[in-house]
Amino acid sequence: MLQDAVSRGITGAGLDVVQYGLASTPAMFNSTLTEGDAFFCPVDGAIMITASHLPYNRNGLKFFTNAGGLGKPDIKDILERAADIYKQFMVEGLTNLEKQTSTSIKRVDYMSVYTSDLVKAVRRAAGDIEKPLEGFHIVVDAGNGAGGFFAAKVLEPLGAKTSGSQFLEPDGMFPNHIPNPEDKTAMKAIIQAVLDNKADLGIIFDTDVDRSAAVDSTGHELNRNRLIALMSAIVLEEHPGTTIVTDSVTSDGLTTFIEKKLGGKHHRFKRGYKNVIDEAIRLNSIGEESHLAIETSGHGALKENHWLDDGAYLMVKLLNKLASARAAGRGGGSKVLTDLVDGLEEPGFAVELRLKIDQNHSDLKGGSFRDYGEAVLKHLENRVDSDPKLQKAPVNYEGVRVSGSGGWFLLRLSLHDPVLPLNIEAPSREDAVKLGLAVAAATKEFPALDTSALDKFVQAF
Ligand SMILES: O=P(O)(O)OC[C@H]1O[C@H](O)[C@H](O)[C@@H](O)[C@@H]1O
Repeated sequence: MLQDAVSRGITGAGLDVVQYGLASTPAMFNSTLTEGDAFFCPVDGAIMITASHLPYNRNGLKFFTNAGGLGKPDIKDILERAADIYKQFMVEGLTNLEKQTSTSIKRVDYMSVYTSDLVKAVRRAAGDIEKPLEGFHIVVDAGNGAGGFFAAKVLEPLGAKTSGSQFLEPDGMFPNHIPNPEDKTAMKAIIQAVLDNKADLGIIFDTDVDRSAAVDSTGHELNRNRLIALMSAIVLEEHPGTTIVTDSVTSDGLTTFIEKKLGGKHHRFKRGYKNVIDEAIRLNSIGEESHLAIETSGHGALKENHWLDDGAYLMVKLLNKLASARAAGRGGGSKVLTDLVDGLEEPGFAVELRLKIDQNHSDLKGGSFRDYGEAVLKHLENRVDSDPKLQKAPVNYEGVRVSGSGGWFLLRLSLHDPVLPLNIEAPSREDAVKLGLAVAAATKEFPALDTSALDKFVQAF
């Protein structure tokens, strides 16, 4: 229904529409870059209709041109124009639109074009071997999102066995688990599938395949900081010394790993995949070489892949590693990947608590939740400055990041919601509670902030 409505709107404006049917978000962006008259590429723009990992009633549109995804100012402009059009909308106008629609819509199986490019990339990396993954058993969990294609259209042509792959059929109600590589239930499901099938590797995607994570043959998760460490190791082998841009909630252990073990530079920036990608592009433009922008959420983009935010391409980089190790006679299995993250320090305890701002509370005094959140952060910062046991991070791009008790915390404003997410990592729960208490002391003076999750966390100790 949404696809038809969008198509009707575009053809009504006098433009041609090519419908791809079920597709992934990165494939949509890719179609603005692919060359091929037979499938009308490159297209001038692409629109993905998806709710991502959110419930089906929160569907939205993601817009792409060959310069990447549209940002906030462009989206605002589109919405304002749409509102104006809506004001002047008349039912008679629809009749003309219907006529144009039937003549200017074409259907193309673009996912076959996109997936054959992924297959070619792995073959090339393995030295032009037709089936470089022969003998590997890899299970895919698409969580009933759009990523099911990866088993039959990428892994199988490369020779891998994919039996035991699960939830490949799209179903927007997500009957099995939320397709989200940060979600504990989702990760549990793919770990179980790897162990049950004695597979070499597990791959999990989010709904629209712009995020991903993996699981090694022992059931060890390769997501969040570990996925960043793994991708950094691969990229730094190819580009020694390069800068890795990540989001703000990455661990201190990751910085040590990238800088001391891999010889790269870790640029911890802001949360939000568009923020990290744009920052990497900016660094390159001022002469600081960066080849990877990646978030703990599993969003990742490489310079070699047009800064395209593509979960499937991240997994292709892992497959390249497996295939080339096999071609070089260095055994099979996922050990080659696990070895790459060897030495990454993991925190003994990690937690994320999300503190909600009540937008209707009188303490906001008619102001915005953003202003209120900023006031909480300023107050916390002042308290930290006067506490000798806490040290503010010398370089920090969002919120308040503080070291203490052998760990760290970050309190920041959510990108979209009236929420202050609090991340704490420490050697033990006891140390994490000490950090939590410092935040609790500063936030108790803000009645519009719901600190119950934090109170529960510090009291339960
Ligand atoms: O700021 P938060 O509420 O934690 O949300 C942050 C997240 O928002 C979206 O899901 C973006 O796609 C992610 O790139 C980002 O990390």
